[in-house]
Formats: sequence, structure tokens, C-alpha cells
Amino acid sequence: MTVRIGTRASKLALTQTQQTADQLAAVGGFPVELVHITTEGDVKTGSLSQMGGTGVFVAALRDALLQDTCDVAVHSLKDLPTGAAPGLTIAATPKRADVRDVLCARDGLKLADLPQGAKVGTGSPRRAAQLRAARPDLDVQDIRGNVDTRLGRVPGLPGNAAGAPGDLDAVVLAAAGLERIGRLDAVSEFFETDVMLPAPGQGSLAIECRTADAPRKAGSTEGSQGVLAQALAALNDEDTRLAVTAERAVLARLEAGCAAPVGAFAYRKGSMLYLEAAVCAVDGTKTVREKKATDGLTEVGATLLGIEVAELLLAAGAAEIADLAAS
Ligand SMILES: NCc1[nH]cc(CCC(=O)O)c1CC(=O)O
Repeated sequence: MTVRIGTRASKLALTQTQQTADQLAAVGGFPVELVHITTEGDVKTGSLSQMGGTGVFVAALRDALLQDTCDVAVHSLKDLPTGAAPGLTIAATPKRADVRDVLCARDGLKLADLPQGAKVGTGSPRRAAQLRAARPDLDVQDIRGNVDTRLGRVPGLPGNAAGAPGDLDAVVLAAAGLERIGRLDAVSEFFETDVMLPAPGQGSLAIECRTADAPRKAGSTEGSQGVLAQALAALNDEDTRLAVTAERAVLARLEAGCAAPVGAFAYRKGSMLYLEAAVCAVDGTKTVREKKATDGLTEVGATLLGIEVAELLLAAGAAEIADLAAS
């Protein structure tokens, strides 16, 4: 049996899928092959928000799983909508990479050093809002494209094509993506989470498969105990699963679209799971932020923590300062 692993063709998707494929093959002792799937998000070039958001990257991979064109799909968890996908299961969340957002600025500049009115590119309302909150003078520009394309907009970054012109002073990206494609040398500043709260699930992968092939849970008759299920279970990191479950429960309870300016970050420390989340006005003038912890270190406990923090945000006026439904 060869396990077929679906992937988008972008460098980031290929890299993270190949790494996951290698790990699955090593743990499971079965052969794997990559199957290239083209998604609407790869073909169209308009604004992401006009296309129905990042969910467009996900739908084609999910169709391929349901149609048995592939057996496993590797997603960036932050690109997965929170709604259920009937027939499919997130079988593993491997240990998470760096959750932080980073600034990649010309001449190694930090956020505080950028000149008045500097042009900073991001396609994310969450990043735009937090940039403006920190530096109201910035000219935040809506950009998209793959990671290399975005870095190419900033002149002189390490790793850019020689002499590439570039029209922006900086771009903001996720550390995890840059690390995966080997471009961390373009970073001029790592944002701590008190300056920029990451997207729910940022830095984490979601390995999805048909529910029938997923590791069987205790007391359930669904799922499998076969070699693929066992290998998927071995790749899972439970602390990551708890953290991203809490973060995504915030989004779900807020009924937030994928373009809503919502940040969330959870982590386990000892016997506690901590969660901090924020909703920002896109113009940067207002932010509501809440933090809570639980000792309920289960998926139910993590979900309840996310719901509780979301309700605190709503009580503090989250729905009045931001368009939560933005997609
Ligand atoms: N939306 C695109 C996307 N999806 C996942 C990552 C990076 C890896 C991650 O955050 O897990 C990126 C690029 C970016 O935001 O810089």
C-alpha cells in the first residue's frame, strides 16, 4: 500500500507536505507519494478576501480526500475554516513551530525604526490592525502572493533575486513559513505576542484524512487501527492539539470569518493551558484583549476555555469594534 499525500504546488505547501510525508513513511514503514492538487487560490490572482478567503486553498484538498484521489492532506492549520468537514478528521497536529509573526524590512530595520509613513505590506486584516495600533503613521498595503513573492516586494532582503526592485519598506509574515522554506534570514524583527498576537493555529500543521482511516478513539467504533492510523497518531503532539483547539474555539464562538481581525495564542505550561485572544479594529484605534487559563487539559477543556475567552471578548465589545463576519 502506497499512501498518497495531497499537496498544493506552492513552495511552502510542498516543503511542509514533503517533510510530513517523510515522517509518516519513517514512522509507518510504508511507501508514500505526493499528489499535486491545484486549488482555486493558486489559479486566481485577485484579492484573497474577494475569493472567499483562505478556505479556497483547502476545499480542493478536501475534495481530493473525499474522492479518494489522495489519502492524507497536509494543511497549515490557520488556513482551515473552523466548520466541520463531514467524512474527514484532523488526525494529527504535529509539534508546532514558532508561532510568531515577523517583520522583514529593508536594511534590517525594526518596526520602531521604520520612517514615518513607511509602506508595509500584508494581506491580513489582523496584522494590519496590530501594525496600525503600534504605528498609526504606517501606510499598510494589501498584498498577496506566495511567501517568496511577498519578500520580493522589499528591496535587498537576503535571498531575493539580485537587483529585484521592490516597492515596499517591509512585509509581515509568519516565522513558521519562513523557517520551513529556509528564509528566516530575511527577518529583521520577531514580534512578541504582546505586540502582535498570531492567527489561531499559526505555526501548526493539520494532517487530515478520511475519518475511516483516522486513529480510532477510545470507546469509538469509527476509525482505524491500521498502519496509517498508527503513524498519524505517532505524529500528533497533544500539547499542540490542546493549544490550537482553544484558539480555534475562540474563532468558532465569535463566528469569525477568516478575514476577521482576531488573534489568539494558547500554550500549555505545567498543569495549565493558557489562552490569550484579541479582536482589533482594522484602523488600529481599538483592541479588546482577554486572557484565561484552565486546568482541564482535554479537548473539551480547551474548547470551553476558547468559548469563555470569546464570550469575554464579546462582552468587552468585540462585535462593535470589528466586522467579525469578514471573510
Ligand atoms: N495564509 C498563508 C499562510 N498559511 C500558513 C503560512 C505560514 C505558516 C503558518 O503560519 O503556519 C502562511 C504564510 C504567512 O502567513 O506568512
